[in-house]
Amino acid sequence: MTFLPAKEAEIRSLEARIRAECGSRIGAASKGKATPGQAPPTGPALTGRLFRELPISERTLRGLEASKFVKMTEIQSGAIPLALSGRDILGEARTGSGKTLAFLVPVIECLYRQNWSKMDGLGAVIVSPTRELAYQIFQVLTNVGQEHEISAGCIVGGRSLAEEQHAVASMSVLVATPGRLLQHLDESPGFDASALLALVIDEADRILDFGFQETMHNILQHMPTNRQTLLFSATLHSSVHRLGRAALRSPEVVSVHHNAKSRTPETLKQIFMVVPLEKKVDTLFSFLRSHSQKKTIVFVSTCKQVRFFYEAFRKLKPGPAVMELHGRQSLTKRMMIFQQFTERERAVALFCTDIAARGVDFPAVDWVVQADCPDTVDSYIHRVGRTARYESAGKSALFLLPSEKPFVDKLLQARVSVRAINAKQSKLVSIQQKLASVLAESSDIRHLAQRAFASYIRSVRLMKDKEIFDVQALSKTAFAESLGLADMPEMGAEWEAQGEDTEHNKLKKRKNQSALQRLKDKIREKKQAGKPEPKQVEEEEAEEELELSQQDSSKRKVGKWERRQRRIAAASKAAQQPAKQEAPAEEEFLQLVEQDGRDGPTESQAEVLPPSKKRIKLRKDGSAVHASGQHTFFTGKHGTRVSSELAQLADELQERSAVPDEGDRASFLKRVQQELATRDSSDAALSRSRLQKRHQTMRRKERAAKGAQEDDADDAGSSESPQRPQSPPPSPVAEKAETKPKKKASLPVSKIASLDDLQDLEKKALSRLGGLFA
Ligand SMILES: Nc1ncnc2c1ncn2[C@@H]1O[C@H](COP(=O)(O)OP(=O)(O)OP(=O)(O)O)[C@@H](O)[C@H]1O
Repeated sequence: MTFLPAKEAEIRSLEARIRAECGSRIGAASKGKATPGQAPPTGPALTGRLFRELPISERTLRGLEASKFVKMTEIQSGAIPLALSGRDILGEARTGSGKTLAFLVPVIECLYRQNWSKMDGLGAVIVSPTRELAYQIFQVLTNVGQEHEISAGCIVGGRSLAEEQHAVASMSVLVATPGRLLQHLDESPGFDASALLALVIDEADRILDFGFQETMHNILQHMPTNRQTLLFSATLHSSVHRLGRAALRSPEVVSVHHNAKSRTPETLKQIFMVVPLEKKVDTLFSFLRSHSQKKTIVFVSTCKQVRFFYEAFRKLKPGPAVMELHGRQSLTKRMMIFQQFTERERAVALFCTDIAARGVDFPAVDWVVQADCPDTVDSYIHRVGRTARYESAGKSALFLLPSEKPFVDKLLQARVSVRAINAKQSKLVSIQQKLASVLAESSDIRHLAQRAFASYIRSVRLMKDKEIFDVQALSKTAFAESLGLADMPEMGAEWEAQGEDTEHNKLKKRKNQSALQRLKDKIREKKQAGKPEPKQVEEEEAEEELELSQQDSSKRKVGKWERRQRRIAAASKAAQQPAKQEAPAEEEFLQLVEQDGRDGPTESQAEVLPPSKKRIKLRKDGSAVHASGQHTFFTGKHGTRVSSELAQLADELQERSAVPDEGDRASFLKRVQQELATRDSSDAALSRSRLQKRHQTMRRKERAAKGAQEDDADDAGSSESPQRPQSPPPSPVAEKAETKPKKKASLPVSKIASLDDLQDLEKKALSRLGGLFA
């Protein structure tokens, strides 16, 4: 009798269980096209509710338990057993329902059962629409897979391609954004996906919304056709189905909330307020002040609005603690804010664009406020999905302009129920005068206000749904004043679109365009030497630089406008604003409108705000919002809450830059070096790629042989003889050679020779924040 090492024995027993409990493998079982609601095959693993009941390895179980994942959510218990058996999955479930584990567990298990090592090349790819989400998936992967010997990395745009190129060649699992992944597939020597076992497309609807359709189709061209593909989405609209048709083979459709009464979680309380544009800033500030102890996310339409609200609100005292997150920030900054907001338990408002709308898992968010109407119902659903995640409660507030009220009908038609609420007039704080004085004192913030104004108007003009978004209905002058501006800013492009272009505007536009072009060229030069960046990133960076350079130059100008603003500021101070008022309590701010959601308050109601006797008890409606113990993100191995590695590094980097001490810096960088241990010398990469090729050829042969064997077995319909070793699991790939030695990653730590080395190292460490940890 042959002695099987424990791992081999475990793998064989898992394979047997999968075969017996989860149905047969892809191709043999579901030849017909799966349809929503189709009953999946039954078996013990398919009916269990606990992770422990699944045919998965002890290592994965320990990783799950260390992260406090014991009971499966619906999408997990629906999708994991089918995915374990090698089937393609088209998964649809509400936001916050646990889709991440629904694909990570099968991916980890698939690699484990194949005894995959970095010598086998790229085994699995997870595509995510945004950097934040990619980073977060990577974090969950490293937590749940902590006991496995899998090398995993996270590649997203905005970092040096060359540095990533060394590392990606040795990764077994990559979490990536679509553009960056394709760039590597096209340009990185030694990086190919020809041996890939599994492809995951997460947040497919968002990937398509971002215009990555073409990119995804190109990515698919690089992948072998016999891979397993898992596609997950919160909504399965027609373009997701189209992508599904291109990417999936006879998929099982797992749609757990397809027939649910509501498309949003039952634990989410949703309200809307009709707020005229000129009252929006006041209402938002009053709302945040009265909810200052809550953890809130505020969505607005554009980066420039985020910048303005963040800079202006943090000057207004007493006001809420604020943070900002938008696409114009550098990757490192975005990651840091992402971490900091995640770690804050309460009393903070994060202003952001839709960058944070999908997939991102911030723990214990109390309120999601949509200060600007989202472009579609799907966007609305994704935004509110940042609260009430998993089993926790949450609340959301949507501000609608009177002209945007038809959006409520669209929500109701899409099975999203919202209730009309008014802000209590007496609790509304007017901050217009205070803003005017802030703007008078800071030309930077004044410029931000002007840009926020222009970008908002532009965003409304660009919205597709003209039934909801009507740029002509916007009271522009009053809106400008509400931002603290004395005059309505000039808007070359906007007036041009409306036939109101002036010579002056045209000149200014040409000047700005050439400045933008100059900056783009400058950035392009900086990034030469074989480090092409996606065009979009270049342009964003150029625009950001332009914005900053314009802010700088604005500091020098103190003209008529500014003098006028200062006069207004002086007057406003004299007028004794209610700056020292106590913040009203949360429940005192909101009033239920005594109509059903469909009617909502009229414009005049919203402005006059009639006293309503029935005060909504929002505070009592929701149960505890703090989802303590439910988030893997900051849970240490023994269940203690710890700061993430990234956050610690980022904090230290910040501290170091504030107090530059070379000694400290050296030891810090050395530690970073050890923690992020690099193993990407070019010699090693070369030999690795040679080895990989050899492994891949071997695997191809084995796969062909195994396919023939399995087909024979299937044809004969025979069960395995108990004496013989059991045949490999139903899987799209072949079993590894039994004698294959286990390879461990070695982590050479090179010496730090000089300060130059340190700086180089620091650069590397920064570039690796958010990924590439082996
Ligand atoms: N089985 C589980 N037990 C406990 N908590 C879980 C479980 N599965 C997921 N969670 C938690 O639920 C939250 C939401 O999970 P996840 O981010 O995977 O949802 P999602 O469906 O991908 O959401 P979105 O569509 O917004 O991306 C996370 O905080 C996660 O840690």
